[in-house]
Amino acid sequence: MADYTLSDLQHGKAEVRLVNVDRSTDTHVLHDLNVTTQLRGDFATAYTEGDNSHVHATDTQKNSVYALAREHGVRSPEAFLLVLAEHWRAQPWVTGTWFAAESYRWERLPANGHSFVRSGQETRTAWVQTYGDETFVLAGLTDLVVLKSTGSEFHGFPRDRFTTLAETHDRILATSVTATWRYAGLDVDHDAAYAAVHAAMTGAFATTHSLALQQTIHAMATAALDAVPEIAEIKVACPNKHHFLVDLEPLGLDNPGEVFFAADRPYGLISATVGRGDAPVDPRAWAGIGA
Ligand SMILES: O=c1[nH]c(=O)c2[nH]c(=O)[nH]c2[nH]1
Repeated sequence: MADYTLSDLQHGKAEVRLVNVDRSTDTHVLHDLNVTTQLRGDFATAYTEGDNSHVHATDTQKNSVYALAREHGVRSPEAFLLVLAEHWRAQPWVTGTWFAAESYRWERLPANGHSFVRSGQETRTAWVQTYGDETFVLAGLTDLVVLKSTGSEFHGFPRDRFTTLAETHDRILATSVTATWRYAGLDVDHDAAYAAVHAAMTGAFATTHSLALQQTIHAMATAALDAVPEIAEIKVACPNKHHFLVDLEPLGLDNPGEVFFAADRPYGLISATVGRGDAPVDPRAWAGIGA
């Protein structure tokens, strides 16, 4: 038989939907999560021979999500993934783990402590990975849709024979922010840090007079690093959701920045990672995270 190499094996349950209600007081606390588990380890013979004697069934992994939620509760997405990691890293043949969670926002309805409305705002994200004894915690947000109706310019870019874009000194800037950041350590108040990043990034978006979406991305990333010292580095990716001023001249009307066409595609796609000084970025922390 030809000499093939087998690598990057992992298996787990994707998108386990877990809704956890903390009923310890009349003001219930809701966590609505979408959890994915992945185990790495000594599982090669399942692939090469169909020998399942080391395979922790993905169904078992799914059950662990529900059982560990019952036993430990869900304090935050990150804290819950750390509970899963502590369990699975101790199981036989497991050398590494990868857990991800999306967390959907519910806002309280004022009438009582047990009624909520699903908020249309962003989705919170979290990842915990282990490599033996090492643990990496990443957190983030996605689908944070923001727009400013002025305070954005774009000019000074090179012009060649393919360039038709007009320079602008006043445009709509709109995007859907995806940000993912790595915590340097494990001792973090993840909820407080998330709230601080959210406030810092939306504040920077609003207050930065933007000469390019690139500049706004840098301002949002550095604001997050300023706000939360526990963050080692942050990746930000933003589509440029173009809003084109409609030419109303053929209709005999002017258009002083009031009527726009919101295009859905194509869109610019702009991203960057901002870290602290010369602190190295360990690529293992970011393995399998498409941010
Ligand atoms: O903020 C922007 N950055 C770009 O790189 C770019 N390219 C483009 O066509 N429009 C914009 N806007």
